[in-house]
Amino acid sequence: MTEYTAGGDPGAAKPAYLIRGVRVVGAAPTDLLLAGGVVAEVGRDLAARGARVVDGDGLVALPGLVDLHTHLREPGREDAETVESGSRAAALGGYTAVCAMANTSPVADTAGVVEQVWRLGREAGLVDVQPIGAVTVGLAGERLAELGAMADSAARVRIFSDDGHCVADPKLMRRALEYVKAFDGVIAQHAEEPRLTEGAQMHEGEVSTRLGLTGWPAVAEEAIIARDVLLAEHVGSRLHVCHLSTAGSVEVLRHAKKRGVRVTAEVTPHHLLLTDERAASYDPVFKVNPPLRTSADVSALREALVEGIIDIVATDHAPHALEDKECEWAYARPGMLGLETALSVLLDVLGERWDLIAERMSRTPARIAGLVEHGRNPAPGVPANLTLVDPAARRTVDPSEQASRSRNTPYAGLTLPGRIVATFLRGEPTVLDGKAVK
Ligand SMILES: NC(=O)N[C@@H](CC(=O)O)C(=O)O
Ligand SMILES: [Zn+2]
Ligand SMILES: [Zn+2]
Repeated sequence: MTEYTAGGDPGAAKPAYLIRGVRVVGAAPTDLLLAGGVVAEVGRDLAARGARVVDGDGLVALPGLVDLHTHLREPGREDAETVESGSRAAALGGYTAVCAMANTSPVADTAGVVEQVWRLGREAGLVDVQPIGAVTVGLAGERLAELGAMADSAARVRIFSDDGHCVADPKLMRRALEYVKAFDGVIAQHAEEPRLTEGAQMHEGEVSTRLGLTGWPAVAEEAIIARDVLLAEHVGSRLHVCHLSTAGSVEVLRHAKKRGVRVTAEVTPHHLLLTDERAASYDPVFKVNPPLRTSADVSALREALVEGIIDIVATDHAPHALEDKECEWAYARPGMLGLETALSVLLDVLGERWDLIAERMSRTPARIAGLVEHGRNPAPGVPANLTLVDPAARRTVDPSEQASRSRNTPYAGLTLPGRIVATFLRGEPTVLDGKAVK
């Protein structure tokens, strides 16, 4: 029997955790011993004196989820979310790493700001916070930001995005793609041709006509994706498409992948579940960018996710303060919460296809972001970043119970499958018994 003790002096060995009888994706129930930050042992009937025991009966162990698209709002809008509150929401949602978008105030367009966000993430210690850097100064779309300085900073930025805005100028987009090649970086594009979405309030289609709201046509997204995959092919760089939302975008992507373009794409949980019919309530909680689309788009997105044309699920967790959301539709900010409900929505959409879920929500996003400690199935020596899910549990979403500082979840009152029971970051629990540890 191996002995794992908590150790006498403070700062000495952290307690080990023995997870008993848990289902690891693709395998029979087993025990997992987490010690020294890694999965120390995997096997039946492990005995470890001194370890704290977690009952894994009926639970599934997934590699800790990785979100490539999170808005944490710090610095600047700490009333809507902070790095700490967003990290807690992430841990409760089963995440062990999130990539923080650059549309903060000030914008994360310098080494100083990305290092600040990175440091705040370390201090919170609930998930690994990997800052994303802005592509252009102030997200203004005019001059390239200091991409190299952000890459060389302590935050080691590899993903750059003007998310919230599209890098609409094709020459700037080309230069950004060329620039990040030197350090295998990737440009994550918010695909929205701004001239085609002026004044847009929701998806352009039957429902927008009926409601009399200005439409955001699918082609505004598809045209930018088509342009960008051609640019990425031309310069041989990596492109990532944020929150892909239309059936036509799937077809553009399919074509690009067939040609061998280095492109990856994400879809959000809300675009996999909700449609533009929700706008008929005029409840701004359903206002989001890109907008909720038709049921035909939803079906195409689901199929593309299963097939692998869409590589990953990313939340686009976009917390907004009450005054920015509880107002008239036209004045409300676009965006919805996602971190605490993503896995449940995916279980609802895909069923218990655990290997697919692990691939789309952990392994592939970790690979795209270059987060080598994440997205790995529990095996001896692997960093112990994992989450335990109870697939039999069902829960009704209550906005007031979200750990996020904001309340703008589009799933209020909806009963969804699955519950995150525990999350471990480098062998230490951030969530136990469904509750945040700190
Ligand atoms: N998705 C949204 O509707 N809003 C995002 C920006 C973005 O992702 O484009 C936000 O920052 O609020
Ligand atoms: Zn966006
Ligand atoms: Zn976003």
